Amino acid sequence: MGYRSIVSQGASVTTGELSELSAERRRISFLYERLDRERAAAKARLDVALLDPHEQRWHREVAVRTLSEQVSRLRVADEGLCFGRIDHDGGTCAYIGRIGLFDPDDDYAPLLTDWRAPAARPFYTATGANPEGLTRRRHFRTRGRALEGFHDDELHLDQTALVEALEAPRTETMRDIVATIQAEQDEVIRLDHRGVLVIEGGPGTGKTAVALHRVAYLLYTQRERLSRQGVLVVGPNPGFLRYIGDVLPSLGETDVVFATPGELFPGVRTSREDPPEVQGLKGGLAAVDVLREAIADRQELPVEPVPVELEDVTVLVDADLVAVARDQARGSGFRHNEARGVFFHALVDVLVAPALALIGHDWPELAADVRRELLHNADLRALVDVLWPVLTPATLLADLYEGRCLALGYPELYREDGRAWTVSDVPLLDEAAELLGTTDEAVRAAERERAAEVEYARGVLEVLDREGYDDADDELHVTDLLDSEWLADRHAAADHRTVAERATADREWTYGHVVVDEAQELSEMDWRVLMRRCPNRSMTIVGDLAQRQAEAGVRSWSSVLGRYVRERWVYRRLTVNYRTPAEIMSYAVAAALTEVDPSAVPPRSVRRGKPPVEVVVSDLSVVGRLRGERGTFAVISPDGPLTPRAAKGLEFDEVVVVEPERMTPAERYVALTRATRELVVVRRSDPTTSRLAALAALH
Ligand SMILES: Nc1ncnc2c1ncn2[C@@H]1O[C@H](COP(=O)(O)OP(=O)(O)OP(=O)(O)O)[C@@H](O)[C@H]1O
Repeated sequence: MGYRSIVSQGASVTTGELSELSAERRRISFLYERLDRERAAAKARLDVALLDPHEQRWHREVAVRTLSEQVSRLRVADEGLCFGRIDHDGGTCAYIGRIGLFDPDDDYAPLLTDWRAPAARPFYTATGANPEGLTRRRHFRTRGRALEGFHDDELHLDQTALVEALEAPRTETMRDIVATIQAEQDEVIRLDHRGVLVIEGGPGTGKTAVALHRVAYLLYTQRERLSRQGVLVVGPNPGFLRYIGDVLPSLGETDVVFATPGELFPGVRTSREDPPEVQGLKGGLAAVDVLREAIADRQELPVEPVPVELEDVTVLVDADLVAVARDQARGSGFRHNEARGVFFHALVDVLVAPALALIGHDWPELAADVRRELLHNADLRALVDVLWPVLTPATLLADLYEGRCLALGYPELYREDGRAWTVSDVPLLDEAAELLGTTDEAVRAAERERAAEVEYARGVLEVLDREGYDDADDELHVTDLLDSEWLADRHAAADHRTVAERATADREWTYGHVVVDEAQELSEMDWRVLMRRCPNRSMTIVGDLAQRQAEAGVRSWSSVLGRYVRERWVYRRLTVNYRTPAEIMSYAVAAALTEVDPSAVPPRSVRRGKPPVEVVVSDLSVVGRLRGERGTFAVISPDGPLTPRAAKGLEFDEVVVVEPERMTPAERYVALTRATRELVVVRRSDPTTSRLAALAALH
């Protein structure tokens, strides 16, 4: 036996072992006492900061934010605070936990080592062959705050703790795996790579878990930068985001934005899908050209000359004159909304000569008067609104879908309600925002806000300057250290909203790190949005090409990523399936994976279980009466309520898959690999064959 296990109810536990268990219990209670003490202190500081009437507003907000984060970080460690211990060959030992705790009375010596700290790494990676300076690794089994037992694996990479974790029934939400991260997962979680990392692996290999733990790890090692810029986690659907939403807070992290691809454009939140062929059209890069065409089509020429009345004459604005102004505006290099001013002035310029010709004089002062008159002419302004309108992404797209698409030769895009946004519209709205540029109105509003912030920050500087700083020449002056622009940014960062809230509301927000789960489903247009949100290309991309269901999704990582980072991306593969028992996995391989990709190598299942059961029924309504027996339960069927698409990334203890033959091979592969314990496959009996069978039985 490679390990020694001590449980409190164990029949053959020696007194020595029992005293070891009580010693560990004392240690763990002591750690909880420390946790409570730290939390009470942070809470008291928070109360003071909240109530302090003398503190400057911005300063108070910063303090409140920091302390609230501290309190919630300490709250999440309430369960399973400490889950392991490692003993070093020098005779010292370290306790490993969800967060780090330090002893202020002993020069801040570590009492509990955060699982992400370098010192904790051997807990996950040491083996008998490469003990990394360890003599022992101990795993604690706790319930709430109570230590129930422990076992030592003496570095034989024993799987007891893992198997216990995997055998436990699933709940509605995903749990963290910090106590049982496996070596191949640990390598990916801590990988020191600043750019794009692609993690691929079959169903249940822990891709999602690993990606989220990597976020927690990066937030730990690059806290300053990432908590300022935030982290974006993109998941396939709202159900999936609910499922994983608790994992990061339980790792002690905040400032993370969770979003589906249908939520990446501020103000739009949709999960409606287009038919596959429309998804294909909207998802491909050619959609950028369609948008360009749609914008160019809004830069119109008048069909008939339009009269514009001046004081003395009426000029006719005809297509030739407008074409000259339009060429100038298009050639200016500005985007549509920004080039509107160029168009207007160019149009005024081209109208001056015909107006003077009508008047019959071309004196320079008269030309200046005519130009001024044209600039202020309401008819001309109204005409410009038609010929070169201010466009928002929504107005551009709605107009395109509601009819213009027919004239442009894209009838597939037509729909009655142009604003009934679908998931595939979101990257188009974002692209349109890029192509249209900011409207003058929006720029003016942003400038006003900015001016107000700078003004406020200036006030703060004056107060600081008056209050605590000496004006002596050799002293650093507060305004040498801070400037009002910087403070304005700082103030903006300390407004009442969290980073997550501000990032969600701001289309141009750029994140410090972006995680994309089920990344194989994203279209070329989706990738453009994500790359805009992450100009530093610090990304963790998680997916499995064999599970791709979306027509416009990824067919090869290099073809998608090469465009943005050329060859500079790193690929890691996870090979062990922690969800699906071997029997279910081999069924799914035979029934689906071989059809998706005959050369694919399926992951190796850690556990064994029951083989799937196949049932043939003549009436599918029986399925509605099925209930689970233990843990979570789901019925996955092509018609829902849980479709293979919505089941992506989820798992359940017991799963019924209905009519897999009506699913595409990839949908079937996803559906058949969701179960952790039991899988029932329900097929509808073919009426002809069942009649034949009945006839055969009669004879
Ligand atoms: N080291 C581990 N310890 C305990 N549980 C683990 C470990 N690794 C993965 N798991 C569990 O295995 C299950 C599958 O993990 P996860 O959902 O991350 O897999 P996945 O690769 O994203 O799957 P899919 O491709 O099917 O969406 C989860 O219940 C997860 O908690």
